[in-house]
Amino acid sequence: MSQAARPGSAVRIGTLPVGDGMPVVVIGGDDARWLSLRDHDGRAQADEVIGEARAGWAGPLLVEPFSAADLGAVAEQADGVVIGAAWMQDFRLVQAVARTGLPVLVQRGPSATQAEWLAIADYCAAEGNDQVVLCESGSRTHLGGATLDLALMRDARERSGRPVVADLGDDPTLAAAAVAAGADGLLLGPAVRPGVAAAAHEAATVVGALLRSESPDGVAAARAAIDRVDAALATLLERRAGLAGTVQRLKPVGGFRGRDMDRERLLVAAMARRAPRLGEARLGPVMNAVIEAGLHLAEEDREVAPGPA
Ligand SMILES: C=C(O[C@@H]1C=C(C(=O)O)C=C[C@H]1O)C(=O)O
Repeated sequence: MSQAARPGSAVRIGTLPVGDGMPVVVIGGDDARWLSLRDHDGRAQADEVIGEARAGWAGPLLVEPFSAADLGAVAEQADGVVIGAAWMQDFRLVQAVARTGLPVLVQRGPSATQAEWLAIADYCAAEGNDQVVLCESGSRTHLGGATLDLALMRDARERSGRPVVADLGDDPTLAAAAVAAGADGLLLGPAVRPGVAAAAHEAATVVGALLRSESPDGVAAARAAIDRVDAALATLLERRAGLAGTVQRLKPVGGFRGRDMDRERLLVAAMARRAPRLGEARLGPVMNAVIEAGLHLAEEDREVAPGPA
């Protein structure tokens, strides 16, 4: 039986809340960093490697140990532990990790079932550590590499009540899909190019703003949520202006001279059905400004590059 985490509780990795409707986090990007001691084949001194990472990053830091021997250094300097896909079935290590009391991120092994994956989380809970984040890391398939299973991730989130993150590795292509499927966070490789982290962050911001309603609990959090909505709005406004410009070029009479007030009233009415609290009376002036900005831009573009008369 899967023991659900207390509903309404986010897991805190250092200062970073994950889950429970909090903003989507990017681990391996701006929000948190992680490193794997497995990359050193057990030859590196855990305290030195973690210390080096700490020297360059004061924010939330997760570490994947090479063995239980590393956990002292991890507990001293890190904010969370990664149980890597390859370690999932090492129950002694899982037990020792849980006993550090640090939040644990459990990657799903490439052939592990959902039940096996959730059992690791319950195993941690049985050791008194309920701070577990589930990480979907993909299955081995005919494609060779690991293929993310976003349906499995979504289902695991629902069944367990625990936060889930999608492991994108070095490829941000599925970031938007993962956020749309309900991911509370995205995990990137420990040392991705800045462009990868930026793309994941962008998807988390824009798709998150479109699909997730937030309930911030203070001015700073509410302003951060507004900033995300504005990022999505700006993206859409820029796209809208481009489309409106296309119509100006295609209509027999474009620009301000060809303005169609009936069409404008209809689109405001349609928007008011999606935004009933704002309603037509408040949306009207907003959309008038948006439409006029688009028409000004189209006229400016025409002056720069006049089309056929
Ligand atoms: C884009 C058009 O041209 C103008 C701009 C509009 C807009 O930005 O939505 C709507 C009606 C027109 O006044 C159009 O006719 O559809």
